[in-house]
Amino acid sequence: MNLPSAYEQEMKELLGTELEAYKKSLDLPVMQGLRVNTAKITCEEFEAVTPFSMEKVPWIPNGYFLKDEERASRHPYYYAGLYYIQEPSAMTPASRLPVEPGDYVLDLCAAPGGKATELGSRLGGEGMLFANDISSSRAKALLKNLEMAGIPNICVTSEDPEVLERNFSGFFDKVLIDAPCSGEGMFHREPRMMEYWKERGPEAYVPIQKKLILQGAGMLRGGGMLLYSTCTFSRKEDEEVIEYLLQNMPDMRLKEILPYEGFAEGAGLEKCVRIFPHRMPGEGHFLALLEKSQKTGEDSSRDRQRPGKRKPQKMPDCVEEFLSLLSCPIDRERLKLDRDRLYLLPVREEMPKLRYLRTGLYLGDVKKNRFEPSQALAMALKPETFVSCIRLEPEDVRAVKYLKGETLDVSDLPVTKEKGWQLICVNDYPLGFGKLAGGVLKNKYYAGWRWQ
Ligand SMILES: C[S@@+](CC[C@H](N)C(=O)[O-])C[C@H]1O[C@@H](n2cnc3c(N)ncnc32)[C@H](O)[C@@H]1O
Repeated sequence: MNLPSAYEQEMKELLGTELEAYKKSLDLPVMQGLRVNTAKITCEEFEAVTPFSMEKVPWIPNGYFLKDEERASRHPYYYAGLYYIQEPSAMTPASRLPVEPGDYVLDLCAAPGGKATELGSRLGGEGMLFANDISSSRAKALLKNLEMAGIPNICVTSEDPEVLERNFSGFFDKVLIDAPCSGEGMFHREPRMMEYWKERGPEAYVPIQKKLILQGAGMLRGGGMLLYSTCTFSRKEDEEVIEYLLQNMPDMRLKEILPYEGFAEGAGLEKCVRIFPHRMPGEGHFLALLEKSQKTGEDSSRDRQRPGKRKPQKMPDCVEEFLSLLSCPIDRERLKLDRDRLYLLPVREEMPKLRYLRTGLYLGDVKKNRFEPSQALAMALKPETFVSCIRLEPEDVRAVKYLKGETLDVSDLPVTKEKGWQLICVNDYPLGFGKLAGGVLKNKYYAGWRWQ
């Protein structure tokens, strides 16, 4: 691989005698990966049903090397949100931010959601994942990925972090900043990145990164943790950004990252982690984990601005009727009917006015006194939480036909209710809704997600 000479010089300074090993690693095949969505299936369960050739990624509890990425992205299990296709190194940042159920988590540069989907799964439906990306087109892909993963307690925005900081100072328990960067760690996987690098190298990103890290830290509560990551090697974009934060916010300090034998130390800054492709099987990455100290007397639970409490709304009869088909508990104080769209908000309080793509779980629409459940709701359910399900085997051609939007004859399959709404599943994993009458299933799979 022909590297830009200025870049090669930079790497020589960083790697010294290891430069040749690094250059050789660029000729090796690119690693592909799959990360199991543990909110839907355990790793053991997935290993028992997977039709793909996989091998464990040793530093990621739910990560696997994958031989055939193409096949994995065209399987009903993919549409059921059982996994996310992701390069193994890119799994590392979310795996090293200790998110717990109930946390309020901010992913500041989240699109298309490779890390946000993992952070959201680890919340287990409690707390909130606030996922933002400044690019509205990329934020749309982020929303799709979060909804496909079945994560209910989300807010998705496309905002300048400056606006978020004004609204959420000291608010979040955990913050991830997977910063835009010059992408040097991606040259192996995407050699065209080298052309962009020649036009916009590390210097172009440093001011953005420095701004983002201060903004992210500003939105962290005392005692909260922030993880900063890039997919680049430049010290300017990595350790120097962390040093800048430490100089400007003395209440932030570096924390040890859960180790792995292949990780390299930060360049001249302890506790940071670098991933080099000649040291372990993954593309280049940088990670730093930081904690904000708690002021004396500060409430350890949360130093949050609490937006005003909402009044519970009365729901139309068609909504009540549909909700009676669900056997999972629904916090009625979090239900919000916004004109004809029904949401289950992640919190009871009113959220500040922002450019949202989503506030909470979009449950469905009230249309002419009828309720039409959404695709997002189907993805967030489990078969046992809905009144009637149709289970298809992954090999049943009807699974793909359903995903293509076709009407299906399902008269041979057992159902609890012969008529009305059905949750269509591949094995035990929901794909979407359908409406049954006389053994024929009217397809309600969301047209925008159809199998092409
Ligand atoms: C490295 S990518 C994020 C990848 C993502 N975390 C994932 O795992 O799928 C960086 C993202 O930052 C976004 N971005 C760039 N400048 C930003 C800013 N000032 N505020 C928020 N997001 C920004 C870009 O649109 C891009 O989607």
